Amino acid sequence: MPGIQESDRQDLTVDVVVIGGGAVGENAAQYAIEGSDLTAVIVEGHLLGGECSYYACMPSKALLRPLDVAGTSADVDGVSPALLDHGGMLQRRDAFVSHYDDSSQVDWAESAGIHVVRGHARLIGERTVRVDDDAASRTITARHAVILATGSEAKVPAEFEGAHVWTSADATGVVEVPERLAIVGGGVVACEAATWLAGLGARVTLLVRGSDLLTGNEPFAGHSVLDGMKAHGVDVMFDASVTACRRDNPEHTGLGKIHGGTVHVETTVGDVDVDEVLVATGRAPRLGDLGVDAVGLTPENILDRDLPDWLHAVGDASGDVPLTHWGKYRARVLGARIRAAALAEPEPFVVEDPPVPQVIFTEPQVAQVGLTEAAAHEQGIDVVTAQVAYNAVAGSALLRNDVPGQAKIVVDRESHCLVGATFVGPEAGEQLHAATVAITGQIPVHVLRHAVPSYPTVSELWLRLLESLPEEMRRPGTD
Ligand SMILES: Cc1cc2nc3c(=O)[nH]c(=O)nc-3n(C[C@H](O)[C@H](O)[C@H](O)COP(=O)(O)OP(=O)(O)OC[C@H]3O[C@@H](n4cnc5c(N)ncnc54)[C@H](O)[C@@H]3O)c2cc1C
Ligand SMILES: NC(=O)c1ccc[n+]([C@@H]2O[C@H](COP(=O)([O-])OP(=O)(O)OC[C@H]3O[C@@H](n4cnc5c(N)ncnc54)[C@H](O)[C@@H]3O)[C@@H](O)[C@H]2O)c1
Repeated sequence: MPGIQESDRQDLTVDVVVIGGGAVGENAAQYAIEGSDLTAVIVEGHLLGGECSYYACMPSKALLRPLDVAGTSADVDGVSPALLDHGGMLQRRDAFVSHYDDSSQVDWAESAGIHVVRGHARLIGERTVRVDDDAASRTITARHAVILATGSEAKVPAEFEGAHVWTSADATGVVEVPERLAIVGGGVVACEAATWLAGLGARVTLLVRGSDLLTGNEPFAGHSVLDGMKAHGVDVMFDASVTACRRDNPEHTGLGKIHGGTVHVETTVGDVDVDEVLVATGRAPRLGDLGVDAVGLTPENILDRDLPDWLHAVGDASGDVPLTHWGKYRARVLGARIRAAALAEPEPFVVEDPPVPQVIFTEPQVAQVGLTEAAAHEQGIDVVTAQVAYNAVAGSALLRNDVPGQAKIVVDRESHCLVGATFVGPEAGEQLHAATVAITGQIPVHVLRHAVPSYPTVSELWLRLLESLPEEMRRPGTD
């Protein structure tokens, strides 16, 4: 590695130390040193690439894509429905997680000039980290910055203690498909996992403590996804808070295997007996056993960004929106800032408050960026909205026989700029970036009317949406 000559176990001094080698830590290290003589170390306790590569985004999307293709083939005239191959789906997943081998990621890091150190890292003093692995300890000192990029972990409510229930890692790493599966939660993990596990043949019951799925999105998103789940035989129980959970012979059988005997789940609206329970009740920043007390801090200081100038947190660990692309964006910005400061260069350009996009890979897909109408109201922004059926244009009608879903834009009445957009429908994820660009670039809707979508593509939904706005929005607004 440029700038570092060492034997494997020596203490080190480098410019930047990143604790946690998920996608976010990798980006932070890369941007902190690129094109310079600065040096960086990533300390990783498990697999370089983190949750996203092995236990979250990649395996889940690898499992979901065959279902999407099969569903489309069954709903387009002129094509015989494709047959799902459950074993092939698991093999596809195994290929996408590189069989839980991170050597290609290590090769990438080394090629980017980042040194990878294996082991568990803890802060032991200002700018100083101790790394312990099975064999030894070493100390790494940072001249400029230490970055905490330790990710997050699944929250498991107390009712499930001792029952060895599944978390999302088991669901993405599924080896034994439970015949009867209960999923607790109505959020993103619950809805995506219900889709692929039902697709793999599990009889899925979703236990949702509220009365909607995917709250926080436009309400039509949850409604469409509920219809999709029902069509795939998923049983959804609303207002179902779990009050107790007992399991016959709980066992640690391994990732993705059934963890013991029958599970008896009691809820406020009835009880269910199942072969496995997946708890999908959110995630929490992984800030334990990180030595933050050694530098006079608490986990709350990290979440409040109340940190000394040499210490930074980014990605899921920081309490920011827990999405890979968002964490990576923040990491690029942070890395570039650290690099500029270390080289005494001007601060890099940043955009104030860019919008957060998210695609939920359910059937149909949910793609949302910026504010929903409700969130805009909560922030006191006066908005007008336009909403059209997803099948309102030739391009979407061509996708499938039956095209569910809606598209909606949320526009600031004063500036005439978009503040949010939601697309729910087949391949909706690919519609989102145009909205992200429009919001980030603050392009007023009267200008957007001159961005011409091609015929016959789903993008023509933009024409219908912009035509549905009030007449006065065809001219410049006030700023
Ligand atoms: C089932 C599921 C599906 C998801 N799908 C998507 C998706 O489609 N799109 C999307 O944008 N987001 C998705 N997410 C969210 C996404 O996985 C996270 O936002 C992302 O992984 C966060 O990246 P990170 O680098 O901050 O943390 P992580 O990926 O968790 O990486 C942190 C790394 O730090 C290491 N580490 C922790 N503590 C230490 C220590 N003390 N010493 C050394 N190493 C340490 C860990 O081993 C880990 O490798 C999904 C999440 C789940 C649960
Ligand atoms: N495609 C994607 O972008 C994608 C996919 C998966 C996960 N993620 C991210 O990972 C994070 C974690 O996902 P998640 O679905 O676990 O969290 P979430 O916050 O999206 O949903 C949690 C769900 O669990 C429910 N819940 C919380 N506590 C509960 C309790 N004690 N009992 C019963 N229900 C309870 C909530 O009401 C909610 O329905 C999310 O922020 C998500 O954005 C993203």
